[in-house]
Amino acid sequence: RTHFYDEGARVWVREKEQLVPATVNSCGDGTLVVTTDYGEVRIKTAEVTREKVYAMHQSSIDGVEDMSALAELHEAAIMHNLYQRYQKDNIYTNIGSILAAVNPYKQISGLYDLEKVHQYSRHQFGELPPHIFAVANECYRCIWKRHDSQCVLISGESGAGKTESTKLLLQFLSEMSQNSAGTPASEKTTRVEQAIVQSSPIMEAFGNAKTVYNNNSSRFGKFIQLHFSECGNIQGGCVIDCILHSYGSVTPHSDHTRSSCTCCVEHFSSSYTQSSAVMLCHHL
Ligand SMILES: Nc1ncnc2c1ncn2[C@@H]1O[C@H](COP(=O)(O)OP(=O)(O)OP(=O)(O)O)[C@@H](O)[C@H]1O
Repeated sequence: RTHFYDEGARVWVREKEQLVPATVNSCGDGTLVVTTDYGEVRIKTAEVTREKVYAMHQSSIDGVEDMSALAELHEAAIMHNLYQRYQKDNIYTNIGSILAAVNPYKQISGLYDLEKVHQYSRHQFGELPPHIFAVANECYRCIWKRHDSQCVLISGESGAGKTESTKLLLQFLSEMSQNSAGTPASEKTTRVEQAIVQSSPIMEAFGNAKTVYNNNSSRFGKFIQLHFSECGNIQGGCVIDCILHSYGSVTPHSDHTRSSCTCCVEHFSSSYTQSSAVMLCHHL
């Protein structure tokens, strides 16, 4: 059966078993011409079946903050939504209560400043655009809402931004702790919070290495446990590293040593170290 589309309509085109987002250039005279987001293809009208070309749903055209609201749930729609948002510097997208983050590999102005911390601390999850601070805030509030410890699991491939996300979580929690009712005015910046936030570069100095994927790649997974008092301030914590690799020394002058070592580490680390967890423990 033949389908007709208006000029400018957004459609999905199936190419080699993959769906590709495209825009209709013209439709008529026996030919449908579409420009895919990656180039141009021509399709004869006779071949235009629902299998090969179909209209894009409005939710995919506009993009959505929460992917559970996408009407089209296939891999191409998910990737397209993430990509559209990423192009507008919206690197965070919700999938229900899960947060997907796309590494921007650049500083996005104002995204993590103190004002943002305060803004997200005053709103419930879902009220503001998706953000790592929204997850951190929900987690912090849930210690008391659910009367139980909370855990954030951060997972992704090498260079995805797990370490940076962990540091942002700690930054938010540290700020919340300092502003909690339980912190005396004389101790607004306690040594516990400082120690936790500042421990990251020290850990990285010992445990990180340059790899093909990431100039500052963690060679171990981290389990960070934070203990909160009833009043909401951090009273202590610990960082447990898992699977620290040691494959001999790497010298900056030996390219061969570096690449073989990197290969070896990547091979062994891929299945073990690609996650970190932050656990927020309900009072001591
Ligand atoms: N939210 C962000 N904003 C800006 N840059 C970021 C962000 N997240 C990550 N990056 C950049 O990407 C680099 C890699 O991120 P990160 O070290 O967190 O990855 P990773 O997932 O921990 O990788 P690995 O598993 O190899 O340790 C960082 O050094 C930083 O330059």
